[in-house]
This record gives sequence, structure tokens and C-alpha cells, in this order.
Amino acid sequence: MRIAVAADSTDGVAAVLVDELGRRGHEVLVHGALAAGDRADWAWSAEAAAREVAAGRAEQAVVCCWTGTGASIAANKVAGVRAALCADAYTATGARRWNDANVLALSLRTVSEPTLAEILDAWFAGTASTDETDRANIDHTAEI
Ligand SMILES: O=C(CO)[C@H](O)[C@H](O)COP(=O)(O)O
Repeated sequence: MRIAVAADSTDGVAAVLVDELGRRGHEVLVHGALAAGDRADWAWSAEAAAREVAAGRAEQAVVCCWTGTGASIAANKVAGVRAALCADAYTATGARRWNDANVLALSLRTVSEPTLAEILDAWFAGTASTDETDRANIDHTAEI
């Protein structure tokens, strides 16, 4: 799968994220500090990765900042993007299942390398629910 990845710094799991995705067989398009050096601005870098998804150049994205909040807020401003801030595997599974999330947002401050691996395992194993009520929630959210 082609994945856009953005981070505003190379701290924390940002340093291993691209390799971790590559090991799983994904093609990675890098943005922000991962492309430009040791820091970038979170709003611009998350937007760039989210726009790759919206434009169909990437199927999914992972956006990161120190808290994960700014990156998720910025990504969610892009039409067609459903970004979910996930701190654990259970949340990642739910985000894929119930929200059909297409952008994973991560905190570089709180996510450890073992937790990152668990989150990515859950995220990529996950599939969107076909339940009518779940789809209605997702469709309504797109129209808000
Ligand atoms: O978590 C973040 C935004 O939600 C940022 O990573 C945090 O604010 C640090 O940014 P900067 O390095 O530009 O001060």
C-alpha cells in the first residue's frame, strides 16, 4: 500500500516509522521533518500527507506531532480525510472498523516503539464495517 507519512520532528517514533512501514511492505511518501530535516511545522506537514490521500496519490497516511492533536486536527480539515488519533491498538482497530479512518494520527511524545508496532498491526489488519448504522454515522460525518 502507498502511505503518506508526515511528522513535525524526527523525535520519538518518527525516527523508526518509515522503516517500520517499509518492513511491512508499504511504499512511503514522506513529508515534513521526515523529508526536510529535523523539524517542520505540524499543520503544513499533516496537511501535505492528508492531501496525498484526498488526491488518491496515497491510500492512507500517518501524521505525527508531539501530541498528535494538531496533526489530527489539520488532517481532518482536508475533505475526504478521516483522521483518528490512536494511542493504542484497540483504538486503531476501532478507528478502522467504526470510523473507516484513512489517516492515523500519532503522538510522538507518548507512543513507544512496541506500542507503535501494535498500533500499526491493528491498523493494517483492520477493515471498515459494512454495518448499516456504522456506514450511516460515517456518511453523516462527511456531511457535517
Ligand atoms: O504537538 C504539536 C502540535 O499539536 C507540536 O508538535 C508541538 O506544538 C511542538 O511544535 P513546535 O516544535 O513547532 O513548537
